[in-house]
Amino acid sequence: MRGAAFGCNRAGGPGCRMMRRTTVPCRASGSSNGAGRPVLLEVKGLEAKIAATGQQILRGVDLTVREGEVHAIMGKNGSGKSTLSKVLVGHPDYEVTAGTATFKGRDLFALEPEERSHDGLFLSFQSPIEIPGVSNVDFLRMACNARRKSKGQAELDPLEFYAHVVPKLEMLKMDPTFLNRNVNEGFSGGEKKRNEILQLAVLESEMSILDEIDSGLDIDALRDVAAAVNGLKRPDTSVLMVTHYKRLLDYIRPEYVHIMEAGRITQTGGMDLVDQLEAGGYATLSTA
Ligand SMILES: Nc1ncnc2c1ncn2[C@@H]1O[C@H](COP(=O)(O)OP(=O)(O)OP(=O)(O)O)[C@@H](O)[C@H]1O
Repeated sequence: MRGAAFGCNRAGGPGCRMMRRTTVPCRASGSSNGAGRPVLLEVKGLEAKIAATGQQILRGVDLTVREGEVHAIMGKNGSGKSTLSKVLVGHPDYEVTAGTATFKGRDLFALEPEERSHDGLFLSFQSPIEIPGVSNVDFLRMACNARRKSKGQAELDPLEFYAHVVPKLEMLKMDPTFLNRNVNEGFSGGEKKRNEILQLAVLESEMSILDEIDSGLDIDALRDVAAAVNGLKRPDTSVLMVTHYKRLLDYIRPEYVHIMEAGRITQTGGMDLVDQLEAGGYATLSTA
């Protein structure tokens, strides 16, 4: 899905459109914090603009995510949360103009979008796209095998893949018939969100960026999706959630809550920030 959304296939085939790269050199990373947990994603002074118009959206984002951590990003509409998510995975609509981002110690902006995916960076889109003519099971197997191949693992044949995916479908309480339908075609909004998490489960990505996975989900679906995300957590995986609502964070508890304002993270705290927001809105937090 990630590559497909950028007009690429996962293997980076012909016609693949890449995001322009920053000229800012890579900064070494992979350091540990006091607790000894390695840094998975480190963003420093990230600035980015819309490639087509030159409009500056990100204005110096700093963010450090260590292995095993759950982070949430909240912020008013239009503050740049989705742009940050998309810039990190290499969306071609944006141009990085300053700053650095490292993932597992590698310069993220030196990697093509599909390489970032193979490395274990996953973005669940706010509005997942439909891919007519491509069955979900073929798409998932192709994506899974592309990642396995890049890790030097044996590819899964159709039967092996079926055994790999069925427990994940069950975890998400998805009907197996979803495998034979075309990717997201005719799926309801909630079904598309479940399908995004199914992709995450299949890919076994270490860093998942979940952009408003709660939008469009009914109460039961939200619980199922959150339980699946919690079920996928491992000591070496991290989650970065973009959300507007506390209800998701009550299920997937973040250690850190960041507030984004005008293209920067202006405050970081814990669930206390969310409570403050719920009580008084962004006016109680604004630093502008
Ligand atoms: N491809 C694009 N073309 C034109 N404008 C864009 C594009 N991407 C982002 N923008 C603009 O950049 C700003 C930030 O958008 P972004 O989607 O990152 O905000 P957000 O914080 O995720 O908002 P929301 O909470 O509403 O989802 C908005 O004003 C948006 O219109």
